[in-house]
Amino acid sequence: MSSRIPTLDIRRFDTDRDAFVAELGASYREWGFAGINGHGIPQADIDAAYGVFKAFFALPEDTKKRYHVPGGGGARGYTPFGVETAKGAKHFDLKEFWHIGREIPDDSKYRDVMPPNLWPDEVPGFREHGYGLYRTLDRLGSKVLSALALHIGLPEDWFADKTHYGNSILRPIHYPPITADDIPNVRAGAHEDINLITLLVGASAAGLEVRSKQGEWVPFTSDADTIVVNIGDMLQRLTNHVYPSTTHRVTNPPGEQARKPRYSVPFFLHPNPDFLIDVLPSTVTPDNPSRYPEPITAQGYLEERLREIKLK
Ligand SMILES: O=C(O)CCC(=O)C(=O)O
Ligand SMILES: [Fe+2]
Repeated sequence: MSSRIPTLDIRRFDTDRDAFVAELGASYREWGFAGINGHGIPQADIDAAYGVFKAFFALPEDTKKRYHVPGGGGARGYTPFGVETAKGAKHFDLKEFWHIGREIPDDSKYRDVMPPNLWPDEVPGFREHGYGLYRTLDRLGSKVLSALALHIGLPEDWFADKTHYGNSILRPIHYPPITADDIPNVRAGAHEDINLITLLVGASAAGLEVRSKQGEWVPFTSDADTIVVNIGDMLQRLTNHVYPSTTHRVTNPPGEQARKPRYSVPFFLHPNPDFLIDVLPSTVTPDNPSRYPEPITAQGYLEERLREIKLK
């Protein structure tokens, strides 16, 4: 496999399915990452969402902090600079972010673990554009999951009823300009994502690096029309590591470049909170015996992991 992470046109899922599924599957087995283009999301929609996110982060710190929910694990609203710390890292990440969750009815059985969204009054259009992007990426993610299911011998719609109330999160991130020299912190320390898959809008701004199987850091700066989609720990566990959740980080740019902010918007696609993550029998072989004899619910797994990254 070359040292370049593949980018594939998702329209081929409809026109050239077998080859597309094979190529996408190969990219994930090797990298845990792929670029997806041909997704049909209008650039104007992405720009509009970025516009409201940037407007929010530009507000005074005191105003932003009104949307921080103490003890809420960062699940909704604003998480200030200096809180999230990659698992096992000494220094906090250089970022602030906002979390948008799924809109569900108050009488839903998931309400206790999927609280209502907060919306900033100061930014007109935040809800419309923010939740619009949430829904768009949820749909695109379902398509990627269909291809991933087919590649390991599951029906195309296997994930549908396991993710239709998924506790998924859209996370607009602001990495402010770095003004101090010689700081030990990085924009985002080396980590793996917790969820099933992540769809990342904005990896066209340099900084994202992916650790190859050989242990090298490979920059993945995508084209503007490309959404980076990677495997998270829940899918790695479900598939007994057939789909690896690959370590990645966001580095501090060199020299003057560090004085520029960076924005990105990952969508963390989660299963329904009560989905039981139990290793798929088709992914267990003599060479790859089950690594997780005990199943765990998605919610149980999430809570364990949030404590590790200091959000809980
Ligand atoms: O900002 C990026 O490009 C990546 C962010 C990321 O990996 C994360 O928030 O999990
Ligand atoms: Fe990540």
